[in-house]
Amino acid sequence: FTRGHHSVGIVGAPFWKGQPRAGVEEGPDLIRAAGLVEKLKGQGCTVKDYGNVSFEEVASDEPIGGAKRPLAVGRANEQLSNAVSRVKRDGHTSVMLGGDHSLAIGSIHGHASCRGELSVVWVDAHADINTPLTSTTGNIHGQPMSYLIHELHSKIPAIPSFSWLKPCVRAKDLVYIGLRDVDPGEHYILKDLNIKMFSMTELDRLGIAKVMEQTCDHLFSKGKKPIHLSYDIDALDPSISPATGTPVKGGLTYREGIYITELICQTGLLSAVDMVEVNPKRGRSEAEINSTVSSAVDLVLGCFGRRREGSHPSDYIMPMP
Ligand SMILES: CC(C)[C@H](N)C(=O)N[C@H]1CN[C@H](C(=O)O)[C@@H]1CCC[B-](O)(O)O
Ligand SMILES: [Mn+2]
Ligand SMILES: [Mn+2]
Ligand SMILES: [Mn+2]
Repeated sequence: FTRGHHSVGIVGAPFWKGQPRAGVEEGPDLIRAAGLVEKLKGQGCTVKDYGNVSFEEVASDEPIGGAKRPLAVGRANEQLSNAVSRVKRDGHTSVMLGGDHSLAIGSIHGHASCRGELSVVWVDAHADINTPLTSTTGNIHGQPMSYLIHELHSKIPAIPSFSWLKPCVRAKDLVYIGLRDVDPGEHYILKDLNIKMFSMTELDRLGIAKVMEQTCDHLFSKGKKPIHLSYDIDALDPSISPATGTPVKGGLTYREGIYITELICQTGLLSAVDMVEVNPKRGRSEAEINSTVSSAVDLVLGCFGRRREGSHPSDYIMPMP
């Protein structure tokens, strides 16, 4: 296990029913087509691609307690949880390619079922912590964290298709980076549970280096746990990643987005990554789609040791005349 060697297990989750905009299910194969596997191998990673989870069709799927398509979303995440826990049991860092952000339910649950207590770093324009009852849209991609947090368990109505799910994250082990479009109910929850958050205001005030320093201080203050990085591509500014379902201006620069992944990689604690919400149908041109997809690829590469300063093989020998 040489220093900085990474063993990566990829799981594609072509799923869109956590939100209403078709196209996000194309994310996994678009990210693969942009060369993710080859590029990871090119920077020295061992990579196993577990393929795409095949989500069965669901007939009637009426909303339950403010959650839309509960059957499809519940079943998809149960399948994804099993897939991610298998990748973890095989000893890899899991990379879940979405698909919409409701998939974090299965990804984090599956990760926790194998590794126990986790630190969660949620990079997103949004907090995605509405309960089914605080949500104004019913879209479960705006709710995943509320299903996963112990302290909110009593606020989640019983939904049969989620009966497999037990909360597995403590509020103190969650940090948000990039927030700039948070609903009132979510803001109440963040304050009530004293959840650590770096909104774009803190980004502007502190700068990304201090934000990452304070993120690590917060997460490691009570002992180091495996890190689950859940990255919504809409955390980046829409000028960089426009092809996504819920773009919000005033986002992270490409450099800030990459810096986050470089620092998380340097902790040596990264254990799972989600890269979600790439939606080609929301891009108005090939250029917009390519910019979004290539940013997603570069962010994942940053998680696994890519350095902007460059690198060279340890056994590199200068050619001689
Ligand atoms: C709902 C629209 C009008 C608003 N601009 C918007 O996007 N709002 C966000 C914030 N709360 C909403 C919800 O709960 O449905 C939306 C979730 C986004 C989920 B994510 O995975 O993309 O982070
Ligand atoms: Mn978002
Ligand atoms: Mn999200
Ligand atoms: Mn989104």
